[in-house]
Amino acid sequence: MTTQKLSFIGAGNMASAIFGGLIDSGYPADHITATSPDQGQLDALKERYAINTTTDNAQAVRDADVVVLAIKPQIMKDVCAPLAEHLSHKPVIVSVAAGLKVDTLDHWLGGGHAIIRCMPNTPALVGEGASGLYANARVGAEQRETATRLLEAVGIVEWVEEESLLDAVTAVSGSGPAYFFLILEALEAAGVNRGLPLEIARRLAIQTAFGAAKMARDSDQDPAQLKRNVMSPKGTTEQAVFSFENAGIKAMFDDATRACAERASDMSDEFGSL
Ligand SMILES: NC(=O)C1=CN([C@@H]2O[C@H](COP(=O)(O)OP(=O)(O)OC[C@H]3O[C@@H](n4cnc5c(N)ncnc54)[C@H](OP(=O)(O)O)[C@@H]3O)[C@@H](O)[C@H]2O)C=CC1
Ligand SMILES: O=C(O)[C@@H]1CCC=N1
Repeated sequence: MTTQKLSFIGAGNMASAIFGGLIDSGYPADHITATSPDQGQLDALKERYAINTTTDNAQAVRDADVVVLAIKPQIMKDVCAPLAEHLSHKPVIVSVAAGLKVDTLDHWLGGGHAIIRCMPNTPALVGEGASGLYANARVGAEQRETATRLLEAVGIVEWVEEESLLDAVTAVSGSGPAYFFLILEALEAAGVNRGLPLEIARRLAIQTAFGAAKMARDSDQDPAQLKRNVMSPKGTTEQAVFSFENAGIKAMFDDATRACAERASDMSDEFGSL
């Protein structure tokens, strides 16, 4: 495992999911720095993870090997511009921001940087993340390997060779945890409507999702076949599955992921002006 110095600019949901997962996987906390304007938030993170913290972004990047930009896309430009003069040692830049393109980030940071765009997801916090990565031409094989190893410490990594595909990654896995939480929310409510106490419905729904995901990940059979294996002819499951299919569930996922990917692309225009 690499022990490079990592600095996270922004210490919110996504940053803490990644550094929390890294620390759980054995990464030395004293090699991790996180920044935020909120001293109270930093104190809590220092207490919980024993990482280095500062409200000074410039200080955090000055001797970092890898700088992870984990702030909202709408403030990225304002946060990047003052960092440019502190990046002459050319750390690898990893941006987790939805929508913002590598060329835009490079321009804001003064130019000439090795930049990796990463679309992670919050299950990184429990070591079960899924990240899509794209690198600009300045990123060398060793730097790719570093990014792969860092993100593999908190889940799976898939590289894409076209930047536009990161919008599709966002639509499937970046935003994806919210779809599955929505399904859990709906299934537990349906369980309550069928007469189960909430806590029992919740535990059954969560364990069923977990078991199904584990089966799908570990099985040689594709999800369609695993679904058919549960659907006994003239049994109970087909009633539910036919009901979902008649309601257009596949078209709903198609529409939802299109809207999500389009929003990622629009964000590049909305927040990515040079
Ligand atoms: N949440 C998710 O599931 C995913 C998010 N992402 C991307 O991750 C990025 C961060 O999102 P998320 O973690 O959800 O957002 P959060 O709001 O949770 O985190 C952003 C953090 O940045 C801090 N911040 C604000 N201004 C500055 C500054 N000038 N310097 C340093 N830190 C600052 C915020 O502090 P304060 O709250 O005090 O303003 C906040 O803690 C976004 O670009 C998003 O697109 C990518 C994949 C998944
Ligand atoms: O909703 C968002 O914009 C971010 C990016 C992917 C997940 N959360």
